[in-house]
Amino acid sequence: MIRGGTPLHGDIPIAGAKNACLALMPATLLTDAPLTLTNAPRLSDIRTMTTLLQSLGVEVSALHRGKVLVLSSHALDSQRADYDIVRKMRASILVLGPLLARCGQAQVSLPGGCAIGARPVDLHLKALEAMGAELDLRDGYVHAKAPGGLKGAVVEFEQVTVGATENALMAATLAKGTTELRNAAREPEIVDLAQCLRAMGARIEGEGTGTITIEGVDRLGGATHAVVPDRIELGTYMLAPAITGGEVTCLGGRLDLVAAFAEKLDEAGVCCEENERGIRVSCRNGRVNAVDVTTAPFPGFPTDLQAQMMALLCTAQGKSVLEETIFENRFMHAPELMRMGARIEVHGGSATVTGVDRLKGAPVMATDLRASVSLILAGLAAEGETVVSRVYHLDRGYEKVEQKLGACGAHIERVSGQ
Ligand SMILES: CC(=O)N[C@H]1[C@@H](OP(=O)(O)OP(=O)(O)OC[C@H]2O[C@@H](n3ccc(=O)[nH]c3=O)[C@H](O)[C@@H]2O)O[C@H](CO)[C@@H](O)[C@@H]1O
Ligand SMILES: C=C(OP(=O)(O)O)C(=O)O
Repeated sequence: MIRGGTPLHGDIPIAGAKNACLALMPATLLTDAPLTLTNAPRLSDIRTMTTLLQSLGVEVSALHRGKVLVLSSHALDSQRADYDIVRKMRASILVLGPLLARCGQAQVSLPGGCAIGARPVDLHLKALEAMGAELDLRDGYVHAKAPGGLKGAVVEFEQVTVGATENALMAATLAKGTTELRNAAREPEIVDLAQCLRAMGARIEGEGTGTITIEGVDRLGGATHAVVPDRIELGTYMLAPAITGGEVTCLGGRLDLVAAFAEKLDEAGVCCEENERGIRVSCRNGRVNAVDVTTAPFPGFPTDLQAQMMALLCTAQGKSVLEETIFENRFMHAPELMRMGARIEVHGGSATVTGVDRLKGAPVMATDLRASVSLILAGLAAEGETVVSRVYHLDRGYEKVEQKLGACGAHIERVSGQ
């Protein structure tokens, strides 16, 4: 429950990236030595990945109240990722490449579609097939085998895909020979994964560019790695003072992680400056300028910040057009924002937002993770009370959201777990 209208002032600490941590954790499957991840975020998705890895025989210890994870795969006793766990979180498919590379076989449930789009995993499978995997889709599972081990290959992705790049990158570290991933994703989470794998002994070059080259090694060892800051949590909290007015420093934030997004904030009239503590965002009271936004793979504007940006643009001066190019159904927050008085028209992958003076609080429903936080941002700006239901979506990707915003003066409280 949020009572809007208060400008925010203060500091918000930015956690480690959910999407980096969800790829780093399965990397434990590649080695029998311990992998220690520091700066891990405390989120329900991380608990789901923990449960999945434990079901395969991985020992997971959470230290420092969950901020440090020590993973050990010395006694893997299963190569089967069950539907019951995989259906809760699509990133579960990231165990496929590492299991196949280390054990020569794996059975992983297909994740199925989700609210924001169909999200097939065909490109994950094609990449592994190019590396010599034999795949069979049966009973809703991918049955994968590589009896003689995986072999290095040239993999050219038809489309930029973060998850398939991660799966192929992990698998290639233990393949025989050299793998070249072309049209690879360049997201900071890929760079973070490559850096961790390199610390484990992998031979990788080119992460952060469109071509990643991996020379397979016989075995990987353990490592300690700090998870990169969460650029999506960062962008979300940068929007909080933009939408309410005020000044907030996002501690640990870096502009290189959110450059395309920060450029749009600048165009809208929001000031973002990096200093030694993080990113300081300030916004005069009054309406921001309308801006047009098109989502794209990194270094473009992230799809995971589109819903939150839309919340800001609902009260901008003028008309903004948002084009969503990554997922086919990622405007479900629009009708909920309209319940709060926003003027939005959606046509396929394009949404036109005509700014209004003020949003009005209303009961609204979260349909997915980023939609949930966009409704919270809208609630902070709105007049009166907003109640966001189905906040379990929020807990997948944001830790202590009430405390972080509350510490800056927001009136927000959790009234039930649902
Ligand atoms: C856990 C995690 O890191 N999730 C992020 C990851 O998701 P995820 O890795 O699932 O997203 P992808 O980059 O793979 O998806 C991009 C596009 O490619 C399509 N596609 C993907 C794989 C495939 O085999 N076939 C196919 O057609 C998808 O449906 C989508 O339209 O990147 C997305 C794009 O930045 C983010 O929104 C998600 O937050
Ligand atoms: C879409 C997201 O996550 P996932 O890929 O796990 O669904 C997200 O983080 O916004």
